[in-house]
Amino acid sequence: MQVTLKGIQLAYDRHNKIFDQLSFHVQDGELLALLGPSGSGKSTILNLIAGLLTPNAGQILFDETDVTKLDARNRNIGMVFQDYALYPQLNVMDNIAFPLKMAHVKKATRREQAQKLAKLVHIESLLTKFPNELSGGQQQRVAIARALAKKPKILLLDEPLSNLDAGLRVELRDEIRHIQQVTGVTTIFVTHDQNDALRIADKIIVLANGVIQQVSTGADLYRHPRNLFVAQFIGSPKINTIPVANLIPYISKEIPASILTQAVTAAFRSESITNDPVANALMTNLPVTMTHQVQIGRDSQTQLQFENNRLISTAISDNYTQKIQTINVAPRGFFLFNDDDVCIWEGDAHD
Ligand SMILES: Nc1ncnc2c1ncn2[C@@H]1O[C@H](COP(=O)(O)OP(=O)(O)OP(=O)(O)O)[C@@H](O)[C@H]1O
Repeated sequence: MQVTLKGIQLAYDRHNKIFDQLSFHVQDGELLALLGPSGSGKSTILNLIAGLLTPNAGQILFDETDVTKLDARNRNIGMVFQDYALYPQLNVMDNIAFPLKMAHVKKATRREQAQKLAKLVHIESLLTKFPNELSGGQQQRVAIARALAKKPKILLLDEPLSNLDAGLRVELRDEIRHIQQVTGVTTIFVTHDQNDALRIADKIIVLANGVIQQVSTGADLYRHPRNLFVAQFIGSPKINTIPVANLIPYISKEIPASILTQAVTAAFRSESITNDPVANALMTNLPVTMTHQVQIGRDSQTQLQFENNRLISTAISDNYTQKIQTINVAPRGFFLFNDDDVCIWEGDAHD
């Protein structure tokens, strides 16, 4: 099922407008990630789609049907929250089958359905256990199976991995993608963690202060951020930023004067900084001092000081013994932003 939000306005009270003209579209069978910092409005969007909140203006459509005023119970949506919210007095089988019981489905059919779903989320051996006998990851699998029990047309996941440790998080994240592909259910996944979004989403909406910053694939957000917020929010380590004025003497590539006069902030990815010669370099011989180098798994991160700015490079070899004195910057992964923080030039196009 397709989901469309058109010109949504929402204020919790007169002084607290959360959205003004929020619009986006989710395709049938798509996994969309809503990615943004705390307070950006992600959960509020899920509540609007679920029918737990009604917008002050605008429309919500499921396919072509306007559901803006439709009761939450009639929207056929499955929801999974961060805190699992399982019924403690019911075992796994009964937790999964609960929505079917509420819908007066016969016991034998409920059990059969619950078993199928338990198998899908790999908890078929736990059907007689109670929630307090399960790990966090297992509880979240039960919650996902329960959300799928009524064959929802839309699945809403609100930070479903937040309470899990790193290993379980990765495992369940991939599992969610697998389940979503097997069932084909249109899914909206709320997260503040870019790794979750980049790893499993077909499309990502980056949100800040109730405003959509950019909608695209993870790769496109990384390579072509529309503004400084997206450039800084996507990518790890965080992109390096420096006032353009500090860099002007070192720019060796032709950037039109009309761009340079508007450019306020330069940003460049850690992998575009190296002490090796760079063919077609954007900047050469920036004087730096190397302050620190750490090995993080396969990668080494080198911290450099350029004037008053700290830079991180991941393209300097880890067995570097001498002090690095100058660095070069490749055009790929280099961006210029104007005083509205809009990207006005990117090195990729001039690589
Ligand atoms: N019931 C409410 N009454 C008033 N303001 C609210 C209410 N719920 C949320 N807000 C405000 O709406 C904004 C968006 O909140 P929301 O919970 O949607 O953000 P979020 O991106 O999901 O954040 P988090 O990741 O912390 O859950 C915040 O400024 C928040 O303070």
